[in-house]
Amino acid sequence: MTDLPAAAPDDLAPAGGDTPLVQLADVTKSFGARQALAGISFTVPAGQVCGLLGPNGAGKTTLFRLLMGVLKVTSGRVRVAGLDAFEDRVSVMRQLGFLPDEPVFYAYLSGRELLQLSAAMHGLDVAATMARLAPTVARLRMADQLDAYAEEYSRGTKKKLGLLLALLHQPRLLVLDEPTNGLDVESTHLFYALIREQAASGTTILFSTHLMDHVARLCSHAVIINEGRVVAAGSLQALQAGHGDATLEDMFLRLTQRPPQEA
Ligand SMILES: Nc1ncnc2c1ncn2[C@@H]1O[C@H](COP(=O)(O)OP(=O)(O)OP(=O)(O)O)[C@@H](O)[C@H]1O
Repeated sequence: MTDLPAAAPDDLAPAGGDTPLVQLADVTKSFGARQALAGISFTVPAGQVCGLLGPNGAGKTTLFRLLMGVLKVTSGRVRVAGLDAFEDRVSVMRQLGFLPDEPVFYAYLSGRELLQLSAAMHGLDVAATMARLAPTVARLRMADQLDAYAEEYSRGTKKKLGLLLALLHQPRLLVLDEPTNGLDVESTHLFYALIREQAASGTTILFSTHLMDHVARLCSHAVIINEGRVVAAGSLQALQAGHGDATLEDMFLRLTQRPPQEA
């Protein structure tokens, strides 16, 4: 690694036991003339539950798509477990489980068939994987829906199947885009219980949400982005102590406020 940005020399440590699972160093991403990310640097060390917060259009989904290797950076570096998120995306996928905001599935496959297909694609024993997932399927109240076409599921049930697909290969890193968007209250609690259990078993979690109270309940750390830039990052305790706002929500609103738009 010879082309480290001077501003973030420690952000891309060499791969090894202490390598942060997520490393972004001076990342920019443009779509034509539109710059979605304007020099993002932060890391997520192993074991963290990190909330990625930002107003609409801040760049959260773009950042997740870079982590998934779906997009390539315009400049800078994105690494997952020490691997280049774009160049090494096949290896990255083995270590990362992703729940998109709006999961989309192959038409004419049932939830069960999608789980079996995904298990096979990960090179797992399909029957053993389905048996391992069965208690989670039951907790999510999906046992009686597993043989219906996934495309016909309700939005919340699609999200549950998306979570099962993200967890299926027991990844070291879970990336969740608005995980509880569209879920009812009971399912939201269940999702958070599952996320906490994953974190307790050592899985690193990076998730986006617009719900500040959920961040306070679930996260150890947070990164706030606005207009493609990091405006605050750190442990929740340090963020609140350092910025002097009464609540995380107050801090978020202050750091991301925009001038009123003319009518
Ligand atoms: N494929 C694309 N082509 C052009 N512009 C894009 C593309 N994807 C994202 N953008 C732009 O990049 C910016 C960041 O979008 P992004 O979807 O990453 O924001 P977000 O933080 O996920 O927003 P939200 O909270 O509304 O989901 C926006 O201005 C968006 O219009």
